[in-house]
Amino acid sequence: MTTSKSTQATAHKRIVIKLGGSTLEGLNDAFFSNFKTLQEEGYEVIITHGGGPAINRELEKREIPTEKINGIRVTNEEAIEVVQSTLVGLVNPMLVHDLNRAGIHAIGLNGFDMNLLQCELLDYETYGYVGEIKKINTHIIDILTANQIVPVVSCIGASEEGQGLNINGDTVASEIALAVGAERLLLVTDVSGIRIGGEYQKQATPEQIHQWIEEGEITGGMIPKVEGAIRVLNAGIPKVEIVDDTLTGTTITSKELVK
Ligand SMILES: Nc1ncnc2c1ncn2[C@@H]1O[C@H](COP(=O)(O)OP(=O)(O)O)[C@@H](O)[C@H]1O
Ligand SMILES: CC(=O)N[C@@H](CCC(=O)OP(=O)(O)O)C(=O)O
Repeated sequence: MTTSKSTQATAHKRIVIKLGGSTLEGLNDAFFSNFKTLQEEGYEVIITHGGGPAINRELEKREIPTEKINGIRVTNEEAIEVVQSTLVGLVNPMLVHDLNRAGIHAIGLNGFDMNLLQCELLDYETYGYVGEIKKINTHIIDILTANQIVPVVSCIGASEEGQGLNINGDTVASEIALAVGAERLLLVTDVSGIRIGGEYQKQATPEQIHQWIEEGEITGGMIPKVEGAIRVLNAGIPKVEIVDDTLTGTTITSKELVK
C-alpha cells in the first residue's frame, strides 16, 4: 500500500482507536473519560470502527447467510449492500451521536470521502466484495484534526469504479495508523486482550503471536487484530494495545518489555 504524505504526521502526537462492533453498543463513562484524558495529553484522536454484530443482525433479517475465513467475511453481491448500508447508515451515525453527546466533536467518514480508502478487490473468488487498501488519502484527516474534530471512519473502502468494498475493521485501523504516522494504536474489543490457556496476557511479541496462531490459541476475530498489529510494529510504531473498554488488555511490542 502507498500513502499520501500526511503533512502533520511528524508534528503531532496521534492515536488511532478502533472500536470493535461488540463494544459499540455499550461504551461506558470510563471510556469517554479516558478519551478526554488522551486529548488533554495532546493526542489527536482518530477513531475507526467495525460493526460485526450489527451486520450479522441485518444479514439475518434478510436471510442472507455469510461465513468468515480467518475473521474476514466472505461478502457476496447481496451482502455488500447490507454491510455498506449498516456500517455507513446505522453504526457510524450512532457512534458519532454518542461521541457528540459526550462533548467530543466527531464527524463520520467512510472510504469514499475525499478518496480516503482507495481499494482493489482482495481476492474476488475467495472473498467476493472485500477490499484491499491500496492508497489512503489522509488529507481529510489532517484538515479535521487540525480543527480539533475527531474523524470517525467506518470500514468501507471504495474501488476506482465506485464499488463499495467491505474491509475488516482491524485492518482499516492498522492501515490508517500507518498512514497518519500514529504513535499508538488501540484496538478496543469485548475481551481484555489476548487470552492464552485461560489467562489474559499483559504483553506479547510477534514471535509469541505467530506461535499462538500455529497452536490454535488465537483464532477468528483475533487474527486480523494481531496481523494488523504486527504490520504496524514492523513499520516502526512502537506498540499496539488490544484492550477492553476500560483500556485494560495486552500490549504488543517488538521486544519483550521488562516485567
Ligand atoms: N486468544 C484469544 N484471546 C482473546 N480472544 C480471542 C482469542 N482467539 C479468538 N478470540 C476471539 O476474538 C474475539 C474478538 O474479535 P471480534 O469478535 O472480531 O471483536 P471486535 O468486534 O471487537 O473486532 C473475542 O471475543 C474472542 O471470541
Ligand atoms: C471483511 C470483513 O470481515 N469486514 C467486517 C467489517 C466489520 C468489522 O470488522 O466489525 P468488527 O470490528 O466488529 O469485527 C465484517 O463484515 O464483519
